[in-house]
Amino acid sequence: MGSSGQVSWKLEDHPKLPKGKTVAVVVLDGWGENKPDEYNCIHVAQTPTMDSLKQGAPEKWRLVKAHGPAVGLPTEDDMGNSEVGHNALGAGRIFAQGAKLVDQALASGKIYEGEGFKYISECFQNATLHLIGLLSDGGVHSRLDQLQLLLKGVSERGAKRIRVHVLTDGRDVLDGSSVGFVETLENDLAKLREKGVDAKIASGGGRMYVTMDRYENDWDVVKRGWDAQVLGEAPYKFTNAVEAVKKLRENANDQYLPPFVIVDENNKAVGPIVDGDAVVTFNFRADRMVMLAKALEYPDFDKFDRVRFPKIRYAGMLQYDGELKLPSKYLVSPPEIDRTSGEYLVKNGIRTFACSETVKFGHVTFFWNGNRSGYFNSELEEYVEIPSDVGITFNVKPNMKALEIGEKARDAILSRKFDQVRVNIPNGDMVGHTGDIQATVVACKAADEAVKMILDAIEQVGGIYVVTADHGNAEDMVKRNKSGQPLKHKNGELQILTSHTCLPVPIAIGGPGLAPGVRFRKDVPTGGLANVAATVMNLHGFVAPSDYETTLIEVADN
Ligand SMILES: O=C(O)[C@H](O)COP(=O)(O)O
Ligand SMILES: [Mn+2]
Ligand SMILES: [Mn+2]
Repeated sequence: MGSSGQVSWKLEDHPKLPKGKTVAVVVLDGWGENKPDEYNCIHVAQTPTMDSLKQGAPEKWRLVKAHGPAVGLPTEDDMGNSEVGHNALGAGRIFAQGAKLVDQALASGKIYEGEGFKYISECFQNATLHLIGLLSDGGVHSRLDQLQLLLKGVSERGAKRIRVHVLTDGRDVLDGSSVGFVETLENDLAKLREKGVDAKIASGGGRMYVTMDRYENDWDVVKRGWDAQVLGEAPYKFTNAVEAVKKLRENANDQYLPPFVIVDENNKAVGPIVDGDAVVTFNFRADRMVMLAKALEYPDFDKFDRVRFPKIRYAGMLQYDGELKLPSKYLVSPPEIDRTSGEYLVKNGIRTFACSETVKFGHVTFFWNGNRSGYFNSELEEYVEIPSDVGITFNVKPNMKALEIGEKARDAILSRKFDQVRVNIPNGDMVGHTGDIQATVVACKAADEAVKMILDAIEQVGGIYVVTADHGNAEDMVKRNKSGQPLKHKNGELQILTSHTCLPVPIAIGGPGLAPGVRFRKDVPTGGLANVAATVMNLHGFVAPSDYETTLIEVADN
């Protein structure tokens, strides 16, 4: 950046690598590297393409870090996720991510000094503060300890009536753990009540069935949440949230609990959202809160009938979409991810195609481009979204749209209209989250076949491929003890791991267009996802900006 703050977008030519090669960038979602055993679905599945890439180690295949501080998360115990993974892949630098920014703002108290907090706190005296979000310690979308600090903070600053609308997890944490999280929250709220704050859980539901849809895949999910949270209406009514979760778990897992409302002794909902109230959505991660944010904020909204659109003061934990400025009020400023590789490359003439199916479409567009929606230059870019199946859990159709994504990418490559063809193949992750081991094996095979289609097309046009992943998931389906042995529940059943992992992910390069002598450097042993952007820029014939994390490749003199 120049001293005037002006960005110089021109990338330097790479001294050794040519321009003009088609580069396929393939992100396998939820595809980490793990020891082979029966719970490693990638190992169990037939994955001849990915296996063959591994043969290229160490010059053309290696592992990179995809969790913890390497992707801007607070600690080494934080597993990676799609948001931070794709942010790092696209931005080429490590930004402190939402989880960390909220931690810092809570620790310093700055969260209570900003405009967003002032805005909502004006309701504290006479109205209710509603907190809506994912209730777990997963650290992917939200964290229980942050909610606890926020509850303490708002009550100390005058909130007199608080209603919490919980979304149960079981996806970033073990299924069944929601009972414990709700118990913990109930204890905290009871303590607040002792101090004279009228604090209660008002509604709930499983995150995948209630509220937390993403990329507008299924508005019914958000509507079910709206009915419970705002209107105070749901098919199930309970007087106690712990009881609600226990009872509803008899027929559904945590991710898919049906919506419920908490009612008083007169069967009246204890916490609908009404005119004058304040609402905070306490997830820091954007993708699964944007739809609700739209419903809460937009006066003209036609995705479902809101029945009632209360005049509220609404703030997000973060601003979820910088481009849409949504929500307009927020408690913590999001990471400012600027000068992404996508923007640089487009500004240097790289014609870019990006594709996935709906459930991951924003990953290779919005997250990749630093949480920015839309094109940098619509004449040079084309983003294609393949509609995902709606209303099913993906273990039912584990092939998902891998084939269709592979076909679209193949056609884009063969058309020679694009310099970069970028895809996300969701199967390992989306099916891995269901905890269905057999289905996840099928999913991994489908993902591998899609990779093959893309590599075959690259072969035909003399291009280059980069195949990597955003974080682990399908390579480990059980919770393990410290020595790696699978853990069992008291009843003897395996503890199934539906979440991501902290394992590294592979990256492979190759293709007929790869210049002779290109190989992975040996001097970047701690390389992570943020090193991929500079690598891809090199393969397009450019040197990355100097503040980018270093490239993973070098060109050996032959
Ligand atoms: O939102 C989800 O589905 C999970 O919490 C995280 O998965 P993702 O980071 O792969 O999207
Ligand atoms: Mn992912
Ligand atoms: Mn995932």
